[in-house]
Amino acid sequence: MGLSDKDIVALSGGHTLGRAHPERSGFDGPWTQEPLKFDNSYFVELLKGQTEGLLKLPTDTALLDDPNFRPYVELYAKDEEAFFRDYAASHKKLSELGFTPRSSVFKTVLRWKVTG
Ligand code: HEM
Repeated sequence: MGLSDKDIVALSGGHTLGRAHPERSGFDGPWTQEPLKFDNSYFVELLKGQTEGLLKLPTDTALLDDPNFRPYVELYAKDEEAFFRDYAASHKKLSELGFTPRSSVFKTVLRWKVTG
C-alpha cells in the first residue's frame, strides 16, 4: 500500500499516546509512563522489554524481531528528532493515501488538549 518499513516503525510510535482498554480491545494499559506526552518513549520502552504495567502488543514486539524494522526502533529510541521528523512525514503520507487517523487518536489528542 505504499508504506515503507520506516513508515511502519515511525507510525507505530503513535502508541506513545493513549492506552488500551479491556472493554474495547481486550488489551489493557499504556505503552509508556507518560501516555499524554508525544515523545520517543514508546521506542525506549520497547527496547527495555516487558515492564510491569506497560503494554506490548504482538505488533509492537514484531518491530524488534524483524531485522528490517529493528534498526529504526534503535534509531528512534536514541534520536527523538529523527522520530519527530519521520513520524510527521509518514503521517502525512498515510493521510495522502486516503487513511484518516483512527478516531481514537483524535479522541486522545483532544483529551490531551482539553486537559492541558
Ligand atoms: C500495527 C498496527 C496497529 C495495531 C495492531 C494497533 C493496535 C491498537 C490497539 C489494540 C489499541 C488499544 C485499543 C483500545 O483498547 O482502546 C490501540 C490504541 C491506540 N493506537 Fe494503535 N494500532 C496500530 C497502529 C496505530 C497507528 C499507526 C497509530 C497512530 C499513528 C495508532 C495510535 C493509537 C493510539 C493513539 C491508541 C490509544 C487510543 C486511546 O487511548 O483511546 N495505532 N492500537
